[in-house]
Amino acid sequence: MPPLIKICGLSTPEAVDAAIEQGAAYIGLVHYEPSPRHVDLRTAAELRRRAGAHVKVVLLLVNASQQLTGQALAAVWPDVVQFHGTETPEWLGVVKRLVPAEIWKAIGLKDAGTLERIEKYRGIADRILFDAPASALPGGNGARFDWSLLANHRHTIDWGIAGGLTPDNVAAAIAATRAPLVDVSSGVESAPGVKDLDRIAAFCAAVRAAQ
Ligand SMILES: O=C(O)c1ccccc1NCC(=O)[C@H](O)[C@H](O)COP(=O)(O)O
Repeated sequence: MPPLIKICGLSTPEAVDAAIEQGAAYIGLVHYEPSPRHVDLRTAAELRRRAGAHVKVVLLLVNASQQLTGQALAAVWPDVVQFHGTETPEWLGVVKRLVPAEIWKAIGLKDAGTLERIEKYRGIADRILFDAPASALPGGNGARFDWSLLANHRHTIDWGIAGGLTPDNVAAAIAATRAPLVDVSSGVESAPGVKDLDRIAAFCAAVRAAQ
């Protein structure tokens, strides 16, 4: 079975529709003001309504305060909350107990030590999203990590990969990691924050064709 697809950083109804038409399982809405993909809560709620039950909606937060987290969850009612900062397992546990959403934790994968450190999220995070280490932004930088780090790793938590994936390299990333989920943002854009509908289609086709 091909990996599940998450298209992240959507900000328009057209991009939401394209992701659904092309078979994405998840769409990501980034609520983080420094990002070129930031959507305010009103827009996020509108996009969430448009997505309906056709696709699962992932709300991305980065070290958000308790107050902002509450406001964002109440406005968007996401299927998944993706924490993309330095949030602790304890904080994820608090949110998990309060909202009927999956909890994902993004981790910048630097070296084998990172793989040991993520164990603290076991039993709390429903999925670990391995991404390139933070640089200009905590995520969405279009940078890859070393896929070979995952080649022989025995995963104890559901997982997926992100970071610098494109229609041209996603098949190689799947072959190298056997990831059950692939996530893309910059690789399906024509400019930062501007999704390219043809590239969304090409990415999804490449995932479906991957061995
Ligand atoms: O996309 C952003 O702008 C962003 C900003 C801050 C935190 C997370 C962000 N994106 C999270 C994602 O899940 C991206 O899809 C992931 O980092 C991969 O991005 P890319 O390398 O651009 O494909």
